[in-house]
Amino acid sequence: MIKQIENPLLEIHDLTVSYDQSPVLWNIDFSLPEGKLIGILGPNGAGKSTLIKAIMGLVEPTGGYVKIFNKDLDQVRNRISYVPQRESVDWNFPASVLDVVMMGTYGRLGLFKRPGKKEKDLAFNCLEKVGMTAFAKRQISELSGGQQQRVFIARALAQEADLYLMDEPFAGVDMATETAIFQLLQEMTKEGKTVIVVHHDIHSAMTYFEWIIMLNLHLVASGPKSDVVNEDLLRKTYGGKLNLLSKVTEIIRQQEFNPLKN
Ligand SMILES: Nc1ncnc2c1ncn2[C@@H]1O[C@H](COP(=O)(O)OP(=O)(O)OP(=O)(O)O)[C@@H](O)[C@H]1O
Repeated sequence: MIKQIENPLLEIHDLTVSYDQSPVLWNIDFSLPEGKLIGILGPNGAGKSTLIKAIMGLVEPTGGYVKIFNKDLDQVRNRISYVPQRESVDWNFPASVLDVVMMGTYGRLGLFKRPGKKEKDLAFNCLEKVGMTAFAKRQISELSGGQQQRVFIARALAQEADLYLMDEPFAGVDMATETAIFQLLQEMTKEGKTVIVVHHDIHSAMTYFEWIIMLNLHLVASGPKSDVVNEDLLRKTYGGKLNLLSKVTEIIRQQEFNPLKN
């Protein structure tokens, strides 16, 4: 099930990405609407991070193209914010928490302008949103994994982008913080921002995402949650991982009776 969109925010056409000449994403074709909280789901090695990297221009496709806001990436890079996977970041880089979040504001400052009070206030505001104000002066190397992740989310927020791409932003983040940040992301989408999140926990995925992309090297589905979350498509995405499927079936059943569902 692949729902195409008129005037999409993001359009991916026939995208193939290979590492060492072996394709890991095959002929991916989908478009996404603006202002939604969108989840990318799939098993380990499904190509989720590769898809995000291809959108960000960090890996070169062997075929196909990506258009964002109907433009090439280079024309809209300053409207996009990217939170990479935790492991790909050098957390020993000597910088305070506040410095890291301030870096998020640099893109809008221009080449020769130094960050001032406005940028500092914005950085503190973003730290507050992720509950990390008290750690502003700490070195990032001295934080726990979950705290570092929260700082990185604050840095992304400080970019004040229109499109956010987050690769497993909740890895190592506790449940209460995950809930608070998901609610924050929901609020951002109400302001017209689009947030795309690679996510592993199927339960919170069902709760928070409005739109779901299911990936397993090929695109299995892309559409509103209510259209794509069914046992058949989940089986195609995750294969015969029956424990997971029975858990998901249970979640779907609960959602059918959940008056709060989207
Ligand atoms: N730089 C690389 N060089 C070679 N192969 C790679 C590289 N990066 C990823 N791969 C391979 O590409 C495939 C897709 O990897 P990717 O990281 O995109 O998957 P993923 O869905 O994000 O996985 P996970 O859920 O485990 O993070 C995997 O088989 C992986 O081993």
